[in-house]
Amino acid sequence: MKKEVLRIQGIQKSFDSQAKATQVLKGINFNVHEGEYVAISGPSGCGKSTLLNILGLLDTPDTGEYHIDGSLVSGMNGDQRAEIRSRRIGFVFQAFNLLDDETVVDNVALPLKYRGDNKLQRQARANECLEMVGLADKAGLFPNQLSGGQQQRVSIARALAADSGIMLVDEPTGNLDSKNGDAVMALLDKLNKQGTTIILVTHDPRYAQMAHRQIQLLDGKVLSDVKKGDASVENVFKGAVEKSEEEHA
Ligand SMILES: Nc1ncnc2c1ncn2[C@@H]1O[C@H](COP(=O)(O)OP(=O)(O)OP(=O)(O)O)[C@@H](O)[C@H]1O
Repeated sequence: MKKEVLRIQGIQKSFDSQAKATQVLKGINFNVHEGEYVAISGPSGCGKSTLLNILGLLDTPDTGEYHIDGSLVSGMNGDQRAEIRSRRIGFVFQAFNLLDDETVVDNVALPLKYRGDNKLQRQARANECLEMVGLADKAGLFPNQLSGGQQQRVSIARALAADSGIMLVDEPTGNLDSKNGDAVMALLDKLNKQGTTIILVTHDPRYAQMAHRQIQLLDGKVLSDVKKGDASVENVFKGAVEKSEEEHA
């Protein structure tokens, strides 16, 4: 059995809006092992990005425990969380989040600044990552000189740079046409086969099915958590999703 990299237990999160607290996550539990490829899906507003932000230590839960590599991170202060985030987690966002006035190679090298690597080491590693995503020849260009699909591949190279092993990916194809979307998903698949643990938030059922495990959220809870090939369980959950959709119609 591969080692457990993430574990969340009883995660709850509320936001205040218009003087009223809305509970977005209502007690989420699951764990993820090294090398897994997990897709999180569910209707708009069900809390997918909120959950991903908590998993990526960009946000904190109100209650519940979160362990990374067996260490309880939910009780850590901001500096400790930032240290673990920079060492252990790479992010890919729908809107790429590249710096327009930095070259492609400098964008990819950015996460390495926080590790204390010197400039030469940073550039060498960034070029290596650009090679991995098939964009070695674009290193000296600026992001706005690339297509959307290429920009997303640069952001994947950036997420690979620190060799953190865990990649959190939030709607990576949302701003792309289907051809570029497919290319980005093929790249994620390849990286997972090479050992990267991936947690992907997606609306697209076709892309969710590329993962080996699908977690469905509904109303701030895990509705189903199904591994590929587990047909009997899939059918049970398919029934539950349909029933729940009928109830919400
Ligand atoms: N910082 C915030 N302050 C107030 N409310 C927030 C905040 N972040 C998220 N929310 C609310 O929490 C709910 C869940 O948002 P979240 O972005 O996690 O959903 P989602 O499932 O990712 O949605 P989508 O699929 O549309 O991206 C929404 O109702 C949203 O308005």
